[in-house]
Amino acid sequence: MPASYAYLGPEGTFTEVALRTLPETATRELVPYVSVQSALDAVRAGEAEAAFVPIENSVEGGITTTLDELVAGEPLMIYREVLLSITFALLVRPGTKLTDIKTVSAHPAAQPQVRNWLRKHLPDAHWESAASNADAARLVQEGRYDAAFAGEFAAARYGLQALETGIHDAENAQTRFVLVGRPARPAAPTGADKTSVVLWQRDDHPGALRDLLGEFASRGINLMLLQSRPTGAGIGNYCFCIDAEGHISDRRMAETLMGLKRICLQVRFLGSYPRADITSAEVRPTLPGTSDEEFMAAADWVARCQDGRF
Ligand SMILES: O=C(O)C(=O)Cc1ccccc1
Repeated sequence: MPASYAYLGPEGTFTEVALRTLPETATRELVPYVSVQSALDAVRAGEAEAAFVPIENSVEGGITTTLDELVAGEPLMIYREVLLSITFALLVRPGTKLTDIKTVSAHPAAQPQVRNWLRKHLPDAHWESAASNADAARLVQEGRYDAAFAGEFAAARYGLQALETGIHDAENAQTRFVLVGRPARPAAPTGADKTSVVLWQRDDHPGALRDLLGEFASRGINLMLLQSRPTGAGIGNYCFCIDAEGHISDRRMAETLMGLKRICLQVRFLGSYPRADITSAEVRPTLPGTSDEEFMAAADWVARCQDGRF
């Protein structure tokens, strides 16, 4: 298998910075791709071992391009996640003043994170979306746009100057990135794990979403992300991307997935992987009666009842 990781490029993205925090990147070639789609396609085509892409930010929620890629097409699985605190720098060609700026560019996910700053400092600037924040910096270098919102670290790479740094509308804004590969056995549980799934309802009825969520709730499983995405089959047709606390090897998670498999039209397992936000020491106690031991004791009791050995 090729020892390369594809990532949302070009060089100088937040994605690259987040990726380099993973120790295994020391022994991998890191290859920039122009889009999330092309990075994931490289994995599907076997050109790259895994791809590293943004999936969620604390200001706007899910990054829909990434979610939609994981929802559809050949199945992929998430193996790792990384959280990165984000503040932006306004990068310009040397000599540009704030009053010279007519066009600003960045990745669409950056816009909600800098909107108030823009309203205050550059209310008349025209927004141009770029494939990534580093790509916006590259386009400023080429003279296509006047300024880019990107990481301050991208300035040197693209011969730009940071006119302003530390730009962030929301305090503590974080972006979550995931390492995605072809389906294989999930990493062993660490005690602080997360499981991602996509659910398609079997039919439309009152309480259909409550029924899906009830499978998690009744087994004491907390949810961390719930994002609906259109299936493309018409208005009102959605699937649900869900992140839940726990690992598929936990009995309560396995039982939840079995329950969902029985009642959903389709369930896509997107992986169980270590959480980046906490360690096992910080995991909260779950609902009484939902430990592995209690599930096993209950299954054992039913088996004995079936045998008349209770
Ligand atoms: O990695 C980048 O630089 C991106 O373009 C994706 C992104 C967009 C907004 C915040 C963090 C990452």
